[in-house]
Amino acid sequence: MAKYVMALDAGTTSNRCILFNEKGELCSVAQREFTQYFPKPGWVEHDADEIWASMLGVAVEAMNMIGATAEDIAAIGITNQRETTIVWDKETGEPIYHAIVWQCRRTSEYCDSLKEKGLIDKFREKTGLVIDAYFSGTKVKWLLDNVPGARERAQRGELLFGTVETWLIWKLTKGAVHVTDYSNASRTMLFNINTLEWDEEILAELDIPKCMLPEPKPSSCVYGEADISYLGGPIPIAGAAGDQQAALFGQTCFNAGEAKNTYGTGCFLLMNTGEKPIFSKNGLVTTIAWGLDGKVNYALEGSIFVAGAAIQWLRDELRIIESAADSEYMAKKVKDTNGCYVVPAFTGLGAPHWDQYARGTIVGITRGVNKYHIIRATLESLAYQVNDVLEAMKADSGIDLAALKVDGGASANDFLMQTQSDIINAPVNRPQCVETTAMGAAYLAGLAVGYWTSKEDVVKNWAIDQTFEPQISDEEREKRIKGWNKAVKYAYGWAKED
Ligand SMILES: Nc1ncnc2c1ncn2[C@@H]1O[C@H](COP(=O)(O)OP(=O)(O)O)[C@@H](O)[C@H]1O
Ligand SMILES: O=P(O)(O)OC[C@H](O)CO
Repeated sequence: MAKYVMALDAGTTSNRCILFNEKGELCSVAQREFTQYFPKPGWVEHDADEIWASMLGVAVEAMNMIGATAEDIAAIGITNQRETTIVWDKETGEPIYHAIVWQCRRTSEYCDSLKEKGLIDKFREKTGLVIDAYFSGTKVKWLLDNVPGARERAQRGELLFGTVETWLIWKLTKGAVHVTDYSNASRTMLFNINTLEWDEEILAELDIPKCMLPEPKPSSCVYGEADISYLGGPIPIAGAAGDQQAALFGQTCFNAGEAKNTYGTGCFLLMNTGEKPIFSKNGLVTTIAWGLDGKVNYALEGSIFVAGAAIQWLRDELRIIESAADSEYMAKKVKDTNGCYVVPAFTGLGAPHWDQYARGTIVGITRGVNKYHIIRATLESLAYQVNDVLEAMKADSGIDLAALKVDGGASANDFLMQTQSDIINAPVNRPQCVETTAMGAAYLAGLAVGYWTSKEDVVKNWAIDQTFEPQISDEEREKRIKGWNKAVKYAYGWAKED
């Protein structure tokens, strides 16, 4: 029997390959960061060829690290930064432009025009989403409108669109398979989450030819095989899911009412709502969690655009920390933020505010505020943003979470986890394996090929590392949240033309 399942985790800032064994243990990990392009304020791009090359590189590296061969690998599961949009030539495989990243704001004004046409409710009912530059649909339109000749080529059937999992599957199969999974399709703003089909009316509104779209499929099924020239054998590609949905699966939130929060580049709180979509009245989006065993599970999601990225900003732009992990002991050098709040709305504000024109701001600066206060306030901003989303989730679902399951790179930060528990006034549970995104992708792939036999088979692999309990008074919590609410207002609308 094969020893491992391979998870390919295509994140916003790095690609990772992890080989998991049957117990859900990490047997090999390889990771590479890739280039971030910021061609204009608010614009973010990646090089799709670099994403592919670095992913193939980490896959080979992870296998070599433990001497694994293709025969040792039962299946490949792919999970990815969602919404990021790639359009390429069907014959040559050449991308026609850089990948437009989920964080990119270039289509904000076009989104405004859709809202002004009175289409907000229509988009919500069909796609579960709010109209925002975050999602892929308007990015595809931008490419067709702005790359010379692109629309004509797309209409002639010469171009293909995909989010990152689609691109990687297409590359791995040498152009034989052009598919997406329901969870990723539900982030495009082109997919009808009720009928599980591309929505003709929306495609007509955005003037996007259907022939360039991938075939939507369940999240756990064999899509094709990796070409033998890449990993030495025809390994089945058997699972795919957006990274946040994969993390929900990896955290074994299989039942309605179960939720997790992932602290990566952004922060994403998802609650499984079962087999029926719940449409939000409080600024959350409705999304497909996964398609599995002939059924579809839905989730409510609060998407926060900047979380760990704010820590990277402290490191790379302000240069007041040397590594992300340093933020923890530096924040603890001071007892509070000295009245200072950082609102990291660098690419607008997502849930529950949805302000495309908000921008980052620091308020409450006095003569005594030093870099430690700024670092602390930046870490605390992650906890406040999550609290905003959790409040909306409570209002929409009527469920007050008994505890919050967490994961993602920044969940390693104990100061942040303690602050999170203090601010939401509930326990925060961190699992032993915080690579739940990759784990979810591995489970989805492993279930499709019988490496694991059922969801119950994997639940026993989940174990707690640490629980953080609230430690502040109600009075202090209320005072701090009040200050945050005031600070957020200053970030609103900043980039809007006067
Ligand atoms: N100890 C830490 N404290 C705070 N932030 C951290 C820590 N370790 C990593 N991060 C942040 O977490 C992010 C990386 O997490 P990861 O889950 O790998 O993200 P992604 O999948 O979005 O690339 C980075 O933005 C980094 O700044
Ligand atoms: O790269 P991550 O892990 O921050 O995830 C990005 C999200 O998928 C964007 O929707």
